[in-house]
Amino acid sequence: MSIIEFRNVSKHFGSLKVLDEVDLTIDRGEVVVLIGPSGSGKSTLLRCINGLEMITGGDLVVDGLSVLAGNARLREIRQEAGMVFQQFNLFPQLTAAENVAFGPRHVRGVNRTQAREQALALLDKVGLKAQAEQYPDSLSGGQQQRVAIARALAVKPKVMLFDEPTSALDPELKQEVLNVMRTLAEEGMTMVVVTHEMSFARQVGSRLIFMEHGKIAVDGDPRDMISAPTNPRLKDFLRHVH
Ligand SMILES: Nc1ncnc2c1ncn2[C@@H]1O[C@H](COP(=O)(O)OP(=O)(O)OP(=O)(O)O)[C@@H](O)[C@H]1O
Repeated sequence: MSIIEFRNVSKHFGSLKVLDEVDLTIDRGEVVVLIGPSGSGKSTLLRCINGLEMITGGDLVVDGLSVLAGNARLREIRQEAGMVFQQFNLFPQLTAAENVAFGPRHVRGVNRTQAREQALALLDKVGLKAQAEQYPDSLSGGQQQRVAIARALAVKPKVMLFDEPTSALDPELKQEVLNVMRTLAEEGMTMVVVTHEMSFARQVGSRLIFMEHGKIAVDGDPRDMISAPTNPRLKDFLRHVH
């Protein structure tokens, strides 16, 4: 059953067309990896899903709700889709546990004790139980990103969106974040991931999408697309990311 549907979606920034009549249906439990050259519209596509950017044409439906400007239920839609950014974006003045408890307390109205208990359980899940009382600046980048994943999970989203989650990390720290993402995928979370990590795409992705100039150029099985790309521009792109 589908959870995300782009129907003829366009997105303009002024006269610049960044998404060009995109049709895309994502089913529950899929792990969709988005790749493509810089400026092809990957981040924008992702950001439209939770209403961080508003589409300018067509229709976008997430879990039955239209993501349109002026929709009174936009807040609800934003909670359906948790987002993890390249630059972690944790609250620096809050501990790891407080960062994770923030959404449930202030968005979902969960009480303090319950929000804290849940936060500790999520930190445990991402391997950071011992760091619960630490502030972001005392954590490594990989640890901060795992806190950011726990924070996004805390509001119980139906979809997780990742925008180059490991691009800001040193190689040795990337893997710990990718492992957490792999576990989430194995648990059945629907995920849309912009990444250059081709081994993640091959091993964890259920679907790979290659974007070009705001359009979906290739959409298929990651293993086939990576091992035997037929589209010449995809082939060229893969040569550069490998
Ligand atoms: N808020 C904005 N205002 C104006 N132009 C924007 C805005 N956000 C993105 N763009 C432009 O839209 C195009 C697509 O950007 P987007 O970030 O979606 O691409 P991308 O494929 O994710 O690229 P990258 O791999 O470099 O992150 C780019 O030309 C970018 O400059």
